[in-house]
Amino acid sequence: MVLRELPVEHAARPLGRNEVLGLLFRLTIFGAVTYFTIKWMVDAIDPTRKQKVEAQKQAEKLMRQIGVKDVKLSEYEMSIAAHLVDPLTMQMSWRDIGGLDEVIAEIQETVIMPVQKRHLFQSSRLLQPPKGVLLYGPPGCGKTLIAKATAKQAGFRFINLQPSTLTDKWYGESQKLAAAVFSLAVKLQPALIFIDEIDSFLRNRSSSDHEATAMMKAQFMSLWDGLDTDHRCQVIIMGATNRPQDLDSAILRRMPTRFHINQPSLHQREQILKLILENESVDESVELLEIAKQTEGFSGSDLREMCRDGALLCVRDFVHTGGDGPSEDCIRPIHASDLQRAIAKMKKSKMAGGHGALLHAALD
Ligand SMILES: Nc1ncnc2c1ncn2[C@@H]1O[C@H](COP(=O)(O)OP(=O)(O)OP(=O)(O)O)[C@@H](O)[C@H]1O
Repeated sequence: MVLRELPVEHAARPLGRNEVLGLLFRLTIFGAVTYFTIKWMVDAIDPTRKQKVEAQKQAEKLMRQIGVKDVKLSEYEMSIAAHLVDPLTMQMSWRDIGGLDEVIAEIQETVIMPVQKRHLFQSSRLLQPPKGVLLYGPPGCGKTLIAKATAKQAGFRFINLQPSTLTDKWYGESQKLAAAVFSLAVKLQPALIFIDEIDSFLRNRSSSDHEATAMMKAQFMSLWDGLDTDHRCQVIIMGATNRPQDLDSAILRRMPTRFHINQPSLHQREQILKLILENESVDESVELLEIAKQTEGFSGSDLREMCRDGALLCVRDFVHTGGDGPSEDCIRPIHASDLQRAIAKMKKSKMAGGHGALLHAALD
């Protein structure tokens, strides 16, 4: 009807050049506005958006710190890169680990030497550094310390992968993230991927596994095998667990180099105590061997917590006796009786927490 009212010459007239350009311009603007509106809406309803932005910022900062330039990372690699630790800022060395000299010597021979003296090992495929290393033993005995010190010593970048990074994500995302772990490590090599509590997501496969979990595990293993085929690739996966018996056997096969980090013995406890109290002011009444004898069943982390408690007693005394000067000199040294009280407290809390569960040394 509208057309009928238009003069015929108007309807049939071809559009002028300017009109076509104008139309194209308007269509482009309309298209762009629609595209960005839809993108904005999709972003706004994505519940992980905030996390992604944070991860990106964190990753960019870390990449700058470790001097990685001109490496383009995908969105998924970015979120893994947020868990990166720079070996230069990681002030960790073998000196910070007490009582594990034997394990350290073995790691130096089997993991670090082939990395540092590549030229000696290059001709032999047998002598390549292991792609998978397993640290197993009860909690709090130094597995994370060992992993960090290994990376530091070997000059490897340290990717600290919490299993929850992969498992908390939406269905489908975890597979992309698993792939990103490996592609990121390859881009940043030499790199050590540390997976604490590796049993929590690579445990024995069971029929009750969610389909997505099962797929992620299978994918993880094939990516891992990919590292093995390229023998120039300098990526090591180091897993830690206190339940080695729960690990998938296919995973265990991929970690042929294993180290047992056990509960410290009497002598080891004495060494750990020496290290922990090295820079503290300690009274002559403190005999480390005696304290070590009284702390049977304590892990390295228990010993540290116990010493902290003992040191706190000194500060508490200082505050209660009216000390208000800023000088630390007024705080009395840690006395044997402080540590005794701290030991009693720790023993009580260990009993209450049901600690001391025996680790089945399945891999010994
Ligand atoms: N052998 C050790 N020498 C010195 N400090 C130790 C030792 N073992 C544990 N610690 C102390 O305990 C803390 C926890 O240790 P770490 O995180 O390495 O234990 P872990 O075996 O990785 O435990 P988890 O399985 O709970 O992660 C360390 O930060 C350190 O302060």
